[in-house]
Amino acid sequence: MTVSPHFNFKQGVLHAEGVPLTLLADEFGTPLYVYSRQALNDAWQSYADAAAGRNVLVCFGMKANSNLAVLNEFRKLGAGFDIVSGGELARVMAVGADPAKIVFSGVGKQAWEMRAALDAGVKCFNVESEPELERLAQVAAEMGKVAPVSLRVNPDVDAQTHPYISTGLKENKFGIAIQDAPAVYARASAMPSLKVVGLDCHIGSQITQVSPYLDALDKLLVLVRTLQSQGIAIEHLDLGGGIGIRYTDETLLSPSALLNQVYARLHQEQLSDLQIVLEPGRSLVGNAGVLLTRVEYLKHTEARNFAIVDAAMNDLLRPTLYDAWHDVEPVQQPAESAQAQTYDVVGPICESGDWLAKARTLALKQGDLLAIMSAGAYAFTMASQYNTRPRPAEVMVDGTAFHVVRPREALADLFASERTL
Ligand SMILES: Cc1ncc(COP(=O)(O)O)c(C=O)c1O
Ligand SMILES: N[C@@H](CCCC[NH3+])C(=O)O
Repeated sequence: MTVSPHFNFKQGVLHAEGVPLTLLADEFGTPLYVYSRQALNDAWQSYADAAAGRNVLVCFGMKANSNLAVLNEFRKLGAGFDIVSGGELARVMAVGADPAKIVFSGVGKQAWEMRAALDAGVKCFNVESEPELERLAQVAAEMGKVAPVSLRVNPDVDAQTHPYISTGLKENKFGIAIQDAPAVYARASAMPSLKVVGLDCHIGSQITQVSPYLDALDKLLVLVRTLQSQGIAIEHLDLGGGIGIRYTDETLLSPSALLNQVYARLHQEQLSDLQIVLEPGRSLVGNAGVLLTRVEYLKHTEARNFAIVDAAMNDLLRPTLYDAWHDVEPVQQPAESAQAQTYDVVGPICESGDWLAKARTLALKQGDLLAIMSAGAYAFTMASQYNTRPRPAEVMVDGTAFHVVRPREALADLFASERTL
C-alpha cells in the first residue's frame, strides 16, 4: 500500500493504474511527473458527492496543478476555477472554462489582469484590500463594466497547519481584517462600477481538522448578519480551499464531513440558500501524481549516506521550502536479501537545501528508480529551471494507456529567447 490508492505494487513493481512506472521511465526518461486520470476523477467525485443536492460550486485552486490536461479533466467534470493571475486566466480560458465559474483571488492583482478578467466575464473578484477595491472600481468604470466583488476577509483563525501555508491569521498578508469588513462593504456597495456578490475567506492549506473552518464560518456568519442589517445582501459564501491530503499517516477531513458541518450551521442560521463556493487545490490533485527519479550515485560520507538522484529542488521545491515530507518508494521492490541503510535523498543542485527526503531507510543501488509520492500538487507548478535544468515531462496515465501532456523541456529552449549584447 502506498499513500495513493492509484499507485500500487503489482508483482513487485510500482504501477500508476495499469502502467508499470519502469515502462514510463524507460520511454520518457527521468525525472518525470506521472499523473493518474482516475485519481483526478475520484478526488472530484468526493466533492461532487458532498455537494449533491446543495448549491455548491467547486472551483479548482489551479495553482496546485495547472497542466492543461488536468484543467480540462476538471472542466469536463463541471468544475469552476480559482485563479490568481492573468496567466492562470489565460490557461483556463485555453481549455474552454466557463468564466461564470471563475473566481479571481490574490493580493496583488494588476490593472491588466483585472481588465482581462472583466473582459472574460468572471464570476467574481475576491478583493483583498481597499486600494485593490479602488483600482478595480476604476478599471471597471473605464471599461464601462460593473465588476462583481467579494471581499476576502481575514478571520484571524489558526488553521493548525505549517506557518508558511497558514493564511487566515491577522499577521498574514491576506484578506481584509474581519472587523473592518462592514465599512469596506459599505464603500464597495456605494461604488457604481462594483456589485457586491459574495464573501470570501481562505484560512490556509493542508488542513486536517474541521474546527478551523467552523471557527472561520462562525465569524463569517456574524458578518453576513451585519451586512444584512446594512442592507447588503450577498449571493455566495466562499470558504476557500485547504483540505489536506495524506503525505504519510494524516487522518483526513473529507469534503462531505466539511460540508455536512457547514450546512448544519447554515440551517441553524437560516442561511442555507446561500451558494457555497469552495476552492480546493491540493485535495483534488495531490495524490494523483508522483515524481519519478533515478539514483545517479550512492555516496557515503562520515556523517551521512546520500542517494544522489536526478530530480532536485527545482523539480519539487516543497521539501526545501517547507521541510515537507514526501514518501519515497523504490519502484522495484528490492530483493529480501538487500541491505537497507539510512539515506538522505538529494538532488544534483549546488545548494545544501537541495534535498527531497531525509533519513529514509532504503535498500538502494545505483540506477534504481524511486517514486516521490504525493507530487500532484504544488510540484510541477512550483518547478523552475535553476541550474539550467529543463523542467520534467508530465505524463497522464489512463488505465493501461498513457499520454505525454507536456514534453520535457529541450535544453536549447531554455535560453532560445535570450540575446547577447
Ligand atoms: C485563495 C486560495 N484559494 C485556494 C487555495 C487552494 O488551497 P489548497 O490547495 O490548500 O486546497 C489557495 C492556496 O492555499 C489559496 O491561496
Ligand atoms: N504551495 C504550498 C501551499 C500554498 C498554497 C497556496 N496558497 C504547498 O506546497 O504546500
